[in-house]
Amino acid sequence: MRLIGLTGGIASGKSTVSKELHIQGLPIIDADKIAHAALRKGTWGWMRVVATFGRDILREDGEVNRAQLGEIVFADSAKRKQLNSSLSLSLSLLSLSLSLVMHMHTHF
Ligand SMILES: CC(C)(COP(=O)(O)OP(=O)(O)OC[C@H]1O[C@@H](n2cnc3c(N)ncnc32)[C@H](O)[C@@H]1O)[C@@H](O)C(=O)NCCC(=O)NCCS
Ligand SMILES: Nc1ncnc2c1ncn2[C@@H]1O[C@H](COP(=O)(O)OP(=O)(O)OP(=O)(O)O)[C@@H](O)[C@H]1O
Repeated sequence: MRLIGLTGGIASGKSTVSKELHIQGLPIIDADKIAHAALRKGTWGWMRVVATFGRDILREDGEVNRAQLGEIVFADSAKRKQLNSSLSLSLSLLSLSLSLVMHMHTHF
């Protein structure tokens, strides 16, 4: 199996390219979607992020207000690093699990 990383800044075309690759038949692991799952209320990532940024970043239903968190971290690289380190283990484990599942079920 070959794993290809698709990276780029905000609005650089990652989703557009990955949609095209998907149409060509390649399985896609979307790190943004994994990051959203890793932030869901009650997960380990959620607990780490709340411990770091406080409960002010939560909506009334307890989910992280991603727009608000994005405003904080995209305006301050130190805070972005804090967010990255809070979520990196969750993201790595989720991505690795998905890659293994894909490896078992596809011929790529
Ligand atoms: C900051 C968060 C809450 C903003 O969520 P929101 O739904 O508003 O935006 P979305 O996830 O679509 O991201 C917008 C754009 O920013 C990029 N981006 C997101 N997080 C990061 C980051 N830590 N560093 C650089 N770029 C990032 C995304 O790839 C995308 O291009 C969310 O992106 C997040 O939890 N990020 C941390 C996890 C992470 O590092 N994700 C990057 C992919 S591994
Ligand atoms: N090669 C291109 N030329 C012109 N416009 C493009 C090109 N690729 C993508 N776009 C447009 O740029 C915008 C952002 O693209 P896209 O959503 O794919 O980026 P992204 O990196 O996934 O964004 P995000 O940071 O929100 O995750 C979209 O409106 C898309 O149609």
